Amino acid sequence: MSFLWNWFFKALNYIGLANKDATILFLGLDNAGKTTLLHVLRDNQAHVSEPTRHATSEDLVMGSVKFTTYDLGGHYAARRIWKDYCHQVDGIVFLVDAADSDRFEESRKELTNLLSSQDLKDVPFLVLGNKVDKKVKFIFYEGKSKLILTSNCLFCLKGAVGEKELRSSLSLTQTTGKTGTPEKGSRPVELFMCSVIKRKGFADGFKWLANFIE
Ligand SMILES: Nc1nc2c(ncn2[C@@H]2O[C@H](COP(=O)(O)OP(=O)(O)OP(=O)(O)O)[C@@H](O)[C@H]2O)c(=O)[nH]1
Ligand SMILES: [Mg+2]
Repeated sequence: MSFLWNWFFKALNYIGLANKDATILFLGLDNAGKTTLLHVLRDNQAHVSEPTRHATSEDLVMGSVKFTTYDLGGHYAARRIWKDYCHQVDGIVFLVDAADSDRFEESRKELTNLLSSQDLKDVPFLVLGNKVDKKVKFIFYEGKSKLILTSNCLFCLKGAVGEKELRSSLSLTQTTGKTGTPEKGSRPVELFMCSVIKRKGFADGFKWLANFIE
């Protein structure tokens, strides 16, 4: 147990949230990687987990550190309760599966709704374009049982899009900037690309978010 606390404390320091008292919501469509991210932050393990059916809260306190997270399911029915959790939160982490372009429009709509919510009008939004480790894969077939790489593409497994494309698909063209401070009166919003499974990219996002949490 103490190992977990130590790891978590180090992780909090690393992501810049140590000595802060923060309530953070993890939102995004189903399959975006919210629960995986929480597990990686909590115990550095990317457990395989079932889709989240009920809201789960991890309330972790150590010394002066209080870090409360709510992992809300992302499937369609679960999204209806997101608004019940939007009072008095300090930050939103909104995950998007950057390799699932068929669902960018659905993500954009949900994100736009949240950004226009009155309860969240001053709340910073960290948008994470997750799964950048997924590369485009072409699978080809020749003969009866041979799968080879030729120019006759049979399947094309989609890979993650780049930051520019994701920004435009999510209508996130006017954001705060990764180092800058937001203009007075405007709420901080920024997109960071990451791979939760490969532990890449999200720490920079959390450090950015921590700048806007008292
Ligand atoms: N390739 C890749 N897969 C990932 C990554 N992060 C999460 N996944 C996978 O994405 C799938 C969904 O992850 P979850 O964390 O359960 O997604 P969720 O957002 O909690 O989904 P709901 O609970 O249904 O809302 C799992 O199979 C994860 O292993 C990543 O960085 N790269
Ligand atoms: Mg989940």
